[in-house]
Formats: sequence, C-alpha cells, structure tokens
Amino acid sequence: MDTTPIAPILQLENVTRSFRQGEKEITVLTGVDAVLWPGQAVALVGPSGAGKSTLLHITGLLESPTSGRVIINGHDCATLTEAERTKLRRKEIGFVYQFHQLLPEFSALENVVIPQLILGTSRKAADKHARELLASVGLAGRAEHRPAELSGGEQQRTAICRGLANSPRLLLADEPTGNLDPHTSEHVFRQLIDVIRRQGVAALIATHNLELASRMDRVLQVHEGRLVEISLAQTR
Ligand SMILES: Nc1ncnc2c1ncn2[C@@H]1O[C@H](COP(=O)(O)OP(=O)(O)OP(=O)(O)O)[C@@H](O)[C@H]1O
Repeated sequence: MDTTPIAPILQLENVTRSFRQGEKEITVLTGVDAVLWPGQAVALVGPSGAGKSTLLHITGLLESPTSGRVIINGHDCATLTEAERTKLRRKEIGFVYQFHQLLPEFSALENVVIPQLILGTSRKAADKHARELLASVGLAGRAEHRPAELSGGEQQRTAICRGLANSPRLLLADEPTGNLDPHTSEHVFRQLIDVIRRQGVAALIATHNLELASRMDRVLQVHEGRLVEISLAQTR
C-alpha cells in the first residue's frame, strides 16, 4: 500500500487584497484561507463584485496579495523571483476563461501545442499530447480546424485542453461555461469534471451557476472578503 501522504496543491493563508479607488481604499479580500487537494473540483461562488476574479488572479500569480501567503505545490510564492513565479505559473497552473481567448489564426491542435512549445517541449511530443487531450474531450476529428470553424462548445473544450496542455497541478477557471447555451454548458461541464478527475489536478472554478456548483466536490463562497465552505446539496 502506498503510504505517501498526499500534499495539498494550493494553500491560501490569510490572503487580503485592497484596491485604491480615488481617495478611498477598498478591501475586497479580508482574510482568505483555503486548501485544495489533487483531483478536487472546487466551486468558487458569491455575488457579483464579491472578489472571485480577484482571488483567481492572486491564486494564478497574475497579481500579488496585499498580505498573506499563496503556496502552490509547496512553493511560497512571495519568496520567488519574478522569473521563478512566471515559470511556476506556466508549468503548474492552467487557466480557462469564459471567453476562451483561443488564437484565431491557429488550429485547435496548434492552440494546445503552443503553450507546450513555450515551456520547451519538442514539437513531436507536444503534438502527441495535444492530440490525446483533444481526443479525451471528443475533439479528435476537429484538431485541424481553426476556432472560427468550431462551435462554441468545441472552442471551449479546446480552451480546456489548452489550460491542461502543460499538465498543470492547478486549474483555474472563471465561468468556463458562462457563455454557452444550457445543453452545451452541461456537455462541456461534464468533460471538464471528467478530465480534472482523470488528470488528478486541483481545480478552482468560479461560477454563478449554483446547480453546476452543487455537483462539484466542494463549494467555497466568498462572503465578506473571506471563504466559507458551504453545502448546496440540500437545496438540490
Ligand atoms: N484593479 C482594480 N482596481 C480597483 N478595484 C478593483 C480592481 N479589480 C477589482 N476591483 C474591485 O474589487 C471588487 C471585486 O471584483 P471581482 O471582479 O473580483 O468580483 P467578482 O466576484 O469576480 O465579480 P463578478 O461575479 O461580477 O465577475 C469589485 O468591487 C471591483 O470593483
């Protein structure tokens, strides 16, 4: 039996974030604590303006917290140089956005290959991995198509593959099915959860859709600048 203890992928410790708005300083996050484990899909919910995107940006090392610690895969991000943070972000973190932001002049395959080339993977290995990822979300036959030749759901599944291209430990998603019709949203959501489980990544997924949130492993709500673990199961 493997007795290796499972290590958390993400730890947030008393994270705060304030913004200056004119003369005023507003504090959006007042003390966020959270731990995410491998293979967990965690919903991030809360009303508009609560601070979900701010928290995703901080967790994705796109901005710094005002105070507190962000620890990814055991690395305390405040102790890293800018170059080390960039490397950690590219290697360990994948992003999926509401508007997929695929490169329009490249095929679905190339969109999934490019992040791997940036990290130094050979073209051949990157191609193979991209084709496997696309096949895993039912897009084997669409690999050579450009985004404009794909449906909204196909584009979003391509974006999920791009987010997973470098086999990140942590996947951050901001309303990943937000711009899709209900049927397509359901299909993309299932593929997303399936691929998270299979790849053993930890995923933090901001959503306004409480039905989808209730089907994830955990639900974290931003409430008065902190994260509260809630259960949506009874309301289903
Ligand atoms: N760069 C910034 N400068 C000043 N204020 C900001 C900045 N970024 C975010 N805010 C403020 O922080 C608050 C939280 O914004 P955020 O986008 O994180 O909310 P959200 O929960 O993601 O909302 P939504 O669900 O509408 O996307 C808002 O009041 C917003 O105006």
